[in-house]
Amino acid sequence: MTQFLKVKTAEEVLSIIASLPALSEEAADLDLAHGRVLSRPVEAPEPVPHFPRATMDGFAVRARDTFGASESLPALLEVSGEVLMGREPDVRVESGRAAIISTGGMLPEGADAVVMVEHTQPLDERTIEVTRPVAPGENVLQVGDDLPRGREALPAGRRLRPQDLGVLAALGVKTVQVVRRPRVAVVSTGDEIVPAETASLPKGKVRDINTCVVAAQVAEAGGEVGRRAIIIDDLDRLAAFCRDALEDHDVLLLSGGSSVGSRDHTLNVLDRLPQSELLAHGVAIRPGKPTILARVGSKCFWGLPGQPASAMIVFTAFVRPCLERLQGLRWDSTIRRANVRRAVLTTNLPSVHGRADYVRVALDEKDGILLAGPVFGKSAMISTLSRADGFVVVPEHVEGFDAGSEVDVFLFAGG
Ligand SMILES: Nc1nc2c(c(=O)[nH]1)N[C@H]1C(S)=C(S)[C@@H](COP(=O)(O)OP(=O)(O)OC[C@H]3O[C@@H](n4cnc5c(N)ncnc54)[C@H](O)[C@@H]3O)O[C@H]1N2
Ligand code: MOO
Repeated sequence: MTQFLKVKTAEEVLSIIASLPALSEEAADLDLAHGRVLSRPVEAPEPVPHFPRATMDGFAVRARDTFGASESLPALLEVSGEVLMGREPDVRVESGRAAIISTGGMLPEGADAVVMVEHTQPLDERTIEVTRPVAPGENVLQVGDDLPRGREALPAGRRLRPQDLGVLAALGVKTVQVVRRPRVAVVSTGDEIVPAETASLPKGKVRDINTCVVAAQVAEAGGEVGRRAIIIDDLDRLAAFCRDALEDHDVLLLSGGSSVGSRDHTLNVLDRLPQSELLAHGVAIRPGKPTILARVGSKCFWGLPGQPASAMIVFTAFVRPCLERLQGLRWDSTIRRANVRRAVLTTNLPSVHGRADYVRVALDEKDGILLAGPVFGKSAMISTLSRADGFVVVPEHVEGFDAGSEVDVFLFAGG
């Protein structure tokens, strides 16, 4: 009888993933760079701002002219001009003078601070009273305060968020070098699997859940879904499809057939693929034990368990990190912890030694406390996932968590 051959712990699988090299780089225009991962750092080619800018509406002044000013003893300044937005000022602020300036306007020569308009009042057409002092530099952004020239503005391995695009825009960087998106083929196998759009379902058949779930997860993880297919339990057809798909995809995700039954062909498919190397057959987690990881040349091959809940959890726990790694995403603990929430368990979570339990949980808030309640149900039940917000991991050598204890909840993306 076939046995699981190379059962690994979750940590061992993650360390294999961590050693995968990133894909090659390509150029991306700013407009299309959202969500892409930088392959090299971006240094500021010029300072931001590149001129001293007012951060308040008011008057550009010499700070020392306002020292000691108060409501009862205001400083009197002569208004000698106005700074026009988008222009280099044609006025210079001498001692005892002020220039009208708007937020974002360029500080004129001679001035070193801006008094907010609320802290002034007009005395006559040309004179203002300043009722509060300002310190040098107050209400002004100096050259390079935001980003000095030459500073690393964005690190390699950063997935570009809207605010990162803003940094690139401010710097006038039109094109960035990013890591190519992994192209992923998604295949479901099984004689019982029929397309999701099948209207009238014959007994014994089930609609294909995994292809659409996994494809959506690939897109969420920054991958590009290429070919999708349902293939019957036929070794020749499966092997032919996989060989073909691996030619022009970086990753192949094959769900179903990864266990040890007579119709579970995934291992045999691998045998038929040139340059394949089995890295894991079986992971000590539940659900998800029948997971296969292999390299085929420079490509990654994942055999996911057929049960929909298992496939999705294995994707979240391993395939997503794999796609992130291929995109060169920095594996920094702050990024990895961004999808984690601390919550209090509502029920005991028993577990057994020797495997990690990935328990689906739903979050709820009561009296300001975030609660995690397990969503029980077999891994064949897709509704358990849709009711869950994420999962709690009970590690291999822990015998469960008690109700009331605080746990990490790993959120499913897109929640
Ligand atoms: N003797 C043993 N039997 C099983 C074991 C084991 O260790 N020893 N493991 C069980 C576990 S756990 C799982 S999970 C399944 C995984 O098996 P496979 O990866 O080989 O998947 P299949 O047998 O092809 O399918 C399992 C189940 O999932 C349904 N399925 C498959 N693909 C889809 C799809 N695209 N959409 C919807 N549903 C799908 C399929 O109909 C089966 O019901 O093995 C256990 N058995
Ligand atoms: O991996 Mo099975 O996924 O425990 O249901």
